[in-house]
Amino acid sequence: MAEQVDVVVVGMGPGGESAAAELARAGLTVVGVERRLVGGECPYYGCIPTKMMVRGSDALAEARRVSGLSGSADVTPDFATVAARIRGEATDDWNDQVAADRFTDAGGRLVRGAAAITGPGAVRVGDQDFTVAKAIILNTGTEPAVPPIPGLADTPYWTNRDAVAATEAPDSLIVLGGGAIGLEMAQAFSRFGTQVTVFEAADRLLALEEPESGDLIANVFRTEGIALHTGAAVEHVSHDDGRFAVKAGTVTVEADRLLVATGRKPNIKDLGLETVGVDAGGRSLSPDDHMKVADGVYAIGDIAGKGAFTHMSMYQARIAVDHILGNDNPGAEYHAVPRVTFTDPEVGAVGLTEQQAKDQGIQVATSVSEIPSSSRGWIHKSGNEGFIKLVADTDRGILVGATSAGPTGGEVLSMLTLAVHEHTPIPRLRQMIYAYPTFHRAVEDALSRLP
Ligand SMILES: Cc1cc2nc3c(=O)[nH]c(=O)nc-3n(C[C@H](O)[C@H](O)[C@H](O)COP(=O)(O)OP(=O)(O)OC[C@H]3O[C@@H](n4cnc5c(N)ncnc54)[C@H](O)[C@@H]3O)c2cc1C
Ligand SMILES: NC(=O)c1ccc[n+]([C@@H]2O[C@H](COP(=O)([O-])OP(=O)(O)OC[C@H]3O[C@@H](n4cnc5c(N)ncnc54)[C@H](O)[C@@H]3O)[C@@H](O)[C@H]2O)c1
Repeated sequence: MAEQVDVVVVGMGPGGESAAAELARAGLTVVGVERRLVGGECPYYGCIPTKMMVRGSDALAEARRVSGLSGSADVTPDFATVAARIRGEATDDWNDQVAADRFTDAGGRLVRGAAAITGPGAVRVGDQDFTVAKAIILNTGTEPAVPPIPGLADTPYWTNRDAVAATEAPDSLIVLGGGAIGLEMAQAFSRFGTQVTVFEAADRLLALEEPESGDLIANVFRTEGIALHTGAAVEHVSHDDGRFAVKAGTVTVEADRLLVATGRKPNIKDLGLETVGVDAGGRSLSPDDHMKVADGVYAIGDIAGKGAFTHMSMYQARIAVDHILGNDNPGAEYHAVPRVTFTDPEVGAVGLTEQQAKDQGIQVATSVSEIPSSSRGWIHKSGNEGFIKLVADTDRGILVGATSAGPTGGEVLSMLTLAVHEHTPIPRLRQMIYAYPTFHRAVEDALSRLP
């Protein structure tokens, strides 16, 4: 006998958890279904534990910069401190009881297991059936995508989920993939003493961002002793006597550990989407402006294909909730999507890259201001690498994209996100007062170089 409820949320990632709790607080009967951990990838395997690794490794790098700025410091890295924080503070040893209680305290009911839609307004979890009166929200996220490289599947490689559970930094590590996951982890482990080699298939790192961003990180990484192979087609992986060997062309590199960080695959195949007329054959789903993919079915987060970020998942959750509750909401806008890669220097970006703007037929002008030659960058000295790049639409006189790379690059990004989001006229941005000597004054310099 099917149980009647108002809402079923399938997958309790950051957006699903927040939508489910908000709808329950609004008085609806809400069932949240989770097959792993309430909260999803971000708190247990993604953003939070990896940023704890980054925070620890950045502290080491700053301490090493004391020489030349303020004396000398002896630095003894110990990954055990980070591992203990990840276990004790971030993940409760990968136990989600706190998050589960938070949801049930909000008035929701948690069901553990894998859910699938069985028809319009119908969801099954194991042998439990639900009839759903108002909405099914899908927030099922992604799994690590493992490329079909010969030999790889037979080896004990790491994904992000294994890497965040490491209790010590390995002596050596090969990273497949020079995107956000690969680069954040490569630098973090390297600063704890691991000899790191990165293989990236594209011809540059951070291939989705401005070429200047990839070049910047490549230069910093090489200076820090991280070996990089870009444009690398990895042909074979093996694991013998506790050592990995990765072969790409004439290069073979050996290491104790191998991290696969080559992208993600969305969890949309086994959701029964065909029973509500939704095609699950693509890379992601295509929700409308209010996150609907079918009558009474919403899709939010990574599976919505607009950026695999926690802030996107939360943003889309709010839109879906408003639509379900009948609240005013103009719907999703994606012209000012911010993202930050938490390497040191941080690479923040918003909106379009120069190439993306040109591909859209926009009349583009760009300008770049280097952080080391700004007053603050010069004062900062070691660790000051970075730049501001602005992408302007000269017909409309506004910024359509920007990159803020440097110390606190992700924080400096906030004013550029506002400018792109609000379509602020460039002359108006030039009239602003920029505090001296801040990193964000480089934005003023970059604006002055735009035609
Ligand atoms: C290493 C790493 C670092 C990251 N760092 C950042 C960062 O710094 N900043 C940032 O913004 N983003 C970061 N991300 C991305 C971020 O983690 C995701 O975008 C975020 O978790 C949002 O994903 P989501 O809401 O789509 O769902 P997810 O977090 O992926 O959660 C989906 C949930 O659905 C569950 N599920 C799947 N199928 C079913 C089913 N059939 N039934 C029941 N449950 C199901 C899964 O078990 C999972 O718990 C990082 C990701 C990784 C891997
Ligand atoms: N700071 C953040 O916001 C943050 C941090 C980590 C992850 N994330 C999210 O998680 C998602 C996944 O991250 P990711 O780094 O795994 O994916 P990604 O798509 O950003 O990067 C994967 C990289 O692997 C490369 N690659 C693919 N196959 C390869 C192969 N066989 N050999 C070598 N290189 C190969 C790709 O060219 C690409 O550059 C990102 O899209 C991002 O949205 C965000």
